[in-house]
Amino acid sequence: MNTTQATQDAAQSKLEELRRSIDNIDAALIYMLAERFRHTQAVGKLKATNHMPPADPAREARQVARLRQLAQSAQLDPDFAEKFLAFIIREVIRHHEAIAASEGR
Ligand SMILES: O=C(O)C(=O)C[C@]1(C(=O)O)C=C[C@@H](O)C=C1
Repeated sequence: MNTTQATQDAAQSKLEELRRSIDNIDAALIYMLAERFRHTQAVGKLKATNHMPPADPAREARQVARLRQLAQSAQLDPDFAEKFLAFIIREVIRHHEAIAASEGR
């Protein structure tokens, strides 16, 4: 085997090792998101039953501030963290609205 081939093989096995870790992290993210949505579904039912609005902008502002700080200390782009949270919350609010509509609110 020539040096170029050996270098390529080493790079390929490093890539596969890194991808195994990425796959594990992606799986953890899916489980964490599923768990989060289970709790937000309960919040949605609670809100619908008690005539509370689906969205709570003040709570969201606190979450954004907290997550931006966490992102910064974790060396993750705070803008990305904020966009990611907004994406999730948009979906949660959609679920809350669907629950409220199904309860005729
Ligand atoms: O905490 C709430 O009141 C929720 O409904 C949950 C949640 C969230 O997903 O974190 C979603 C919508 C609200 O605007 C704020 C937060």
